[in-house]
Amino acid sequence: MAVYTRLGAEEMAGIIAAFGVGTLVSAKGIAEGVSNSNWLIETQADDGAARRFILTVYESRTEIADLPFFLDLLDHLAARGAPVPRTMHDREGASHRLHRTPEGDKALALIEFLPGVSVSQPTPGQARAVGGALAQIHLAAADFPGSRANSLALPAWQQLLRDCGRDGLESIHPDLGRLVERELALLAQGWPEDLPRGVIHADLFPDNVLMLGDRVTGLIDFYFACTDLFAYDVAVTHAAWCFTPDGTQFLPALSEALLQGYLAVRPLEATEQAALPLLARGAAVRFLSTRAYDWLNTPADALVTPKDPMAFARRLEFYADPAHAGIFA
Ligand SMILES: Nc1ncnc2c1ncn2[C@@H]1O[C@H](COP(=O)(O)OP(=O)(O)OP(=O)(O)O)[C@@H](O)[C@H]1O
Ligand SMILES: N[C@@H](CCO)C(=O)O
Repeated sequence: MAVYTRLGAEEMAGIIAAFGVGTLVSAKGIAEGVSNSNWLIETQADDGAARRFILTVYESRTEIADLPFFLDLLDHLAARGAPVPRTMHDREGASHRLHRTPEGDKALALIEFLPGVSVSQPTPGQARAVGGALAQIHLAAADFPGSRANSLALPAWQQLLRDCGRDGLESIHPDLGRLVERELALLAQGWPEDLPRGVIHADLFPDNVLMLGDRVTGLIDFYFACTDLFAYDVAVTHAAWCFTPDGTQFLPALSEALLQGYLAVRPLEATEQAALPLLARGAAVRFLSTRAYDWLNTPADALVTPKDPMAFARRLEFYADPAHAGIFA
C-alpha cells in the first residue's frame, strides 16, 4: 500500500481548495506505486460537473528541486499532443506546493486523471503503440528548455553494485558477482556518448503506461526522466516490455512490434541501431543494480516488497548471448 502520508479530511479539502478545481467529493488512496503517496481525487466543479485528478505527495526518493523539471515537462508534452497528464496549477500559478506534515514539509502536486489500465500481458499491437508513444515524447521534448542529468547512469550502477558487495550479490545468486563484474567492465569500455540525446522517460515499464485496447491513453511516472541517449530509452523500454516479467522468456513478436512502432515515428540513425545491443545490456544492468540494492537493503517489515533482481540478470544474459545479436537488426 503506497500511501505513506496521512491526510485528514479537512486537511485534504484545504489542499484541494488551493487548486481552484471545485469542491472535494472523495479522496481514495491508491495501492499501486512504491515511491510516492497517491490518491484518486473527485471534485465537483462550480457548474456541477464531476472532475477527477491524481494527488501525489512526494516522499523521500523524489528531490523537490527536480519537480519543476518533471512537472513542466508534463505540461510541455501535453501541449504538443503527447499522451501525458497535465498538471493543475494552484491559484498562484505554481505546479507544486509544500505541505506541512509531522515528518516535515512535503511537496505535492495535482495531476490530470487519465483513463486506461496498465496491461500485464501486452499484445504486439500494444507494444507497437508504446514504441510509437515513446518516439513521440522524444520528438515532442526537442524544444523543452529544461535538462536534468541522469542520476541512474553507469557511475550510479557501479556504485550501487559496489555497495551490494560481491558476497551480497552472490547471496542473491552464486553467479551474480561474476556476471556483474564482466558486464560493468564491458559497459565502462564501450558505452557510447555521441549518439542523439534529449529528454527521455527512462522507466517506461508496463505499469507506467495506461492503455485502452491498443491505444496509449497515458504515459505516467516521469520521476526518472532526464537528459540522455534516445536509443538508451528504446533499450530500457525493450527490456521492460519484451520479456515475461521474470525474464525467463524473450517475446520476439513484442520486440519486433515495439521497435517498428518506434521507427515509424522516429527513425533511428545507423549508429543508434548499432549501439542497441550494448545499450540493452546497460538497461538490464540499470534495473539489476537498483533491484539488487533494494533486495539486500529493504527491511523485512517494510511496506513494499522488493522486486526480483534475477528477472534482470536473466535479461542481461539473454542480451549478452551472441546468438541473440540479430534482434535489433
Ligand atoms: N495521471 C494519472 N491518471 C490515472 N491514473 C494514474 C495517474 N497517475 C498515476 N495513476 C495511478 O496511480 C498509480 C501510482 O502512480 P505512480 O506509478 O506514478 O506511483 P509512484 O509511487 O510514483 O511510482 P513507482 O511505483 O513507479 O515508483 C498508477 O499505477 C496508476 O494506477
Ligand atoms: N521500474 C523499476 C522500478 C522503478 O525504477 C523496476 O521495475 O525495477
